[in-house]
Amino acid sequence: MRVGIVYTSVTGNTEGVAKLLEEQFKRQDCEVFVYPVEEFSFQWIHHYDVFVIGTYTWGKADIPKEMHLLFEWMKKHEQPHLVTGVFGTGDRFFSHFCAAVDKFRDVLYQNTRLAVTLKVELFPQAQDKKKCVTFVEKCVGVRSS
Ligand SMILES: Cc1cc2nc3c(=O)[nH]c(=O)nc-3n(C[C@H](O)[C@H](O)[C@H](O)COP(=O)(O)O)c2cc1C
Repeated sequence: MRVGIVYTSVTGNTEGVAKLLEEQFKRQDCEVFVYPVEEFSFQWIHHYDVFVIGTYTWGKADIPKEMHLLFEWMKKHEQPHLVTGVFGTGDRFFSHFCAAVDKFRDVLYQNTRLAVTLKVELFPQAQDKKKCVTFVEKCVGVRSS
């Protein structure tokens, strides 16, 4: 199974989750390709069996600007057979925790086969590792069903 993970991260929290997910997908014998969003080309999306997006939340519950093009692309293109997942990090200090994850979730739910979402507070801790295991199991399970 080929998995693409595309993420953005300024201070390393979201990247930390991306690395945990990469590790778990590899344990499930998946071939994993991980890209910061700036290094990713949308044409590659159809290369993957599972496509995963990772984002922090910015401003007033916003998607970071470097993710806008990907967001618009996912909004415009219906891919009912593409299994997707979305994860993100945020801070509960803000009124809408991980709002960017919710925004991607709504689009992926509408246009793809959304398998799972995950929200992590700041840098992933031990309990988040377990959630990453579940995230990967759900992606692989939906793709195999
Ligand atoms: C100006 C600013 C606005 C933020 N707004 C939110 C927000 O609305 N909701 C939230 O959950 N986190 C918010 N955060 C917290 C970041 O999303 C959080 O620190 C995240 O883990 C950063 O990810 P990164 O380390 O991958 O860059 C905000 C942080 C800053 C500095």
